[in-house]
Amino acid sequence: MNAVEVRNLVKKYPKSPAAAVDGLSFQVRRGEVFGLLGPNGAGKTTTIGAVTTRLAPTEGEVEVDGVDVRRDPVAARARLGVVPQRNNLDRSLDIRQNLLFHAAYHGVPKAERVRRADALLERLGLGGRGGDRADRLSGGQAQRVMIARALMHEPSVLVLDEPSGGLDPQSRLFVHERVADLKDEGVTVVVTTHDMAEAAKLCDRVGIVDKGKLLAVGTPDELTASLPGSATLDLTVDVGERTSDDVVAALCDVDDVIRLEVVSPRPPSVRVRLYTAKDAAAVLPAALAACGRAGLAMTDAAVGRPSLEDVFLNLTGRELR
Ligand SMILES: Nc1ncnc2c1ncn2[C@@H]1O[C@H](COP(=O)(O)OP(=O)(O)OP(=O)(O)O)[C@@H](O)[C@H]1O
Repeated sequence: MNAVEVRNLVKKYPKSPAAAVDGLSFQVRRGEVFGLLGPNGAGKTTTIGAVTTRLAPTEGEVEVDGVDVRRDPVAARARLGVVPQRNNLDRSLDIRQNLLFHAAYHGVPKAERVRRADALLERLGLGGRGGDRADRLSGGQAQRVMIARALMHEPSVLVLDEPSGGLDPQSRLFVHERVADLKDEGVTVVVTTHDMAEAAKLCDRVGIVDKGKLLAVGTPDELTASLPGSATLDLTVDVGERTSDDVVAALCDVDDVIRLEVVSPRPPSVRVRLYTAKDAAAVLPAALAACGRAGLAMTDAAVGRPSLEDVFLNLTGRELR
């Protein structure tokens, strides 16, 4: 049995012509970290809302641990820990009370609630902070309290919506490490993100979402391997009064270039990415010569490997950010 099963999910908001989620299906396997990756407005939060019972889908089914979330939302919520995008801690309570109230709601016995709260506060770097008021926390601290709160009833599936949005690098790393720990303990984790580096680092498998549809799903390696070309060469070309079309015309016939994408078309500095069948650095001299023949000045070159960003660009023709 999968940890999460989403089938043909559709969500239409009242007064919105387009569906926010438009026939999405995916499975999250038990014990994996699964990421929904997509730009702002792709439908990730809406999908998470349907999985966590916050939103009623227009069509489709969601199961968590085999429990149909619409038929039995209480049983589904018992299996789910949810860390929302925005701080929804009870600001009239202190940190520890936020944790204890959540556990009481889920029927955790009193002595056990206290034990778990102490352990989780410690684990999330909040030992000794339990008495602090919840309305005086930084974004990173609030995020950690919400993770602790979500774990108080020991859910089998933890759902994090944009877990590191707006966090500084150190807080982000801390969240990533805790997610990795939870996975090691067998907790299934579902995250949404628009950060492809975060998705590649955190997730065993990634579903790429755009305009309410799932475009591709697989491990980060599978997704990048699906692209034609195994290496990339990013070139910045100064085009002056000319356009990106001139750069494309100059470079499209260079030997061993499988594909060419314009990453940034805005003159005077145009950025293009060449996907090459062999060592990308070996293609650089020919690319340099081709630019020279066309009277275009290359100002920067970087060799890389295709990333999830490239997968998104290939699927949608747009950059993720
Ligand atoms: N309550 C609502 N009423 C009407 N439209 C909504 C509502 N919530 C979201 N939408 C719309 O649904 C679409 C999907 O939004 P959603 O928040 O699910 O995307 P997202 O991928 O999570 O983006 P973000 O990363 O910005 O949160 C967007 O076009 C958004 O404007």
